[in-house]
Amino acid sequence: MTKNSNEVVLSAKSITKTIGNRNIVDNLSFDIRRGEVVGLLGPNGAGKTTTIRMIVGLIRISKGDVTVHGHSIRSEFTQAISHIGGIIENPEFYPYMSGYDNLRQYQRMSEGIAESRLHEVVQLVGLQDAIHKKVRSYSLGMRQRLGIAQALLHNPTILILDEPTNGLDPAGIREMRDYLKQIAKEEGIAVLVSSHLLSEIELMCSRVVVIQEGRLVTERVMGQGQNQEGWVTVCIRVNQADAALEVIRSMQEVTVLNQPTDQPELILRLKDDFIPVMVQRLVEHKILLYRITEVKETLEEEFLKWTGGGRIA
Ligand SMILES: Nc1ncnc2c1ncn2[C@@H]1O[C@H](COP(=O)(O)OP(=O)(O)OP(=O)(O)O)[C@@H](O)[C@H]1O
Repeated sequence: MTKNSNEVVLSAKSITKTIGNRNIVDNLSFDIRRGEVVGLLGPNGAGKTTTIRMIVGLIRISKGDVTVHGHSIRSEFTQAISHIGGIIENPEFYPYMSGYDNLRQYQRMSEGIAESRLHEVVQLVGLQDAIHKKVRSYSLGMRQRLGIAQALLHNPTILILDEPTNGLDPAGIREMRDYLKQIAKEEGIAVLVSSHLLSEIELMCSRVVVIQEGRLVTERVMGQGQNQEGWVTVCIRVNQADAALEVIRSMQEVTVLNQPTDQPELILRLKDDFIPVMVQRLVEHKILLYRITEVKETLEEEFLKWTGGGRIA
């Protein structure tokens, strides 16, 4: 298993959370691959925290499943969770102890973490200059880094952070963006970050999964990939959206950007020279392709549309 392979490490498969008679998260599916920073974006109350709490097993999934390296969070919890490092609520630290002693304390209470790993995680989050100072002197950004260092101690392949930019100033957000990208690239870790502000995470993430009212509204590849020459976003209309989705999800060259609802249309991101191959595979699976059109909207425009012309936040 190489650190930079395109391997899917976490897969949310049609997850639903029902409370009372309301689906707070509704049939939500997405994958996370090694080395990518994925944003889970949606307005307040969209269901981001509920989704993350289901992924890490803090609340029960009503329907569907989450697999982590192929292990079900529902039926193989211990194996699945061993690959995840998460900060869901603010981590608590002993303020009168140094950052290092806090990590050491955590390491001693956990099984199987070598002391050398402490130095590695401190480097990874860039906290080496302050690690021997007392935590009570830390800024919010530094505490956040220490929390991430702690979450990385057991060598997870997936890091999950719920609204990590909350309360950080622009410089703090920039710093976080830099070290999360570095962790993803150098360690091959997959990172999932939730936020209600596109502006705070658009430069941090290679892909953004947008939810509203618990449902997936779009999935977007961000940054350079978005405007790169030879890449296109297309909308295809087919006779059976579910069957087409299954065929397309098996092709690593294509990213599905939406979840079809009543319209059998899929929005896809791929290299234009891969279009004939994709069409061929759909035909082989007896899926009829009625129309293929290029989509030129920006993510911002799409958000405005999805949020009814209002702001996402
Ligand atoms: N235990 C619960 N009982 C009833 N309703 C709940 C419960 N937990 C969450 N909700 C509701 O589900 C919806 C989604 O909540 P959630 O906290 O997941 O959203 P969010 O996208 O994380 O929002 P925010 O950005 O405000 O944190 C909200 O309307 C919330 O009020």
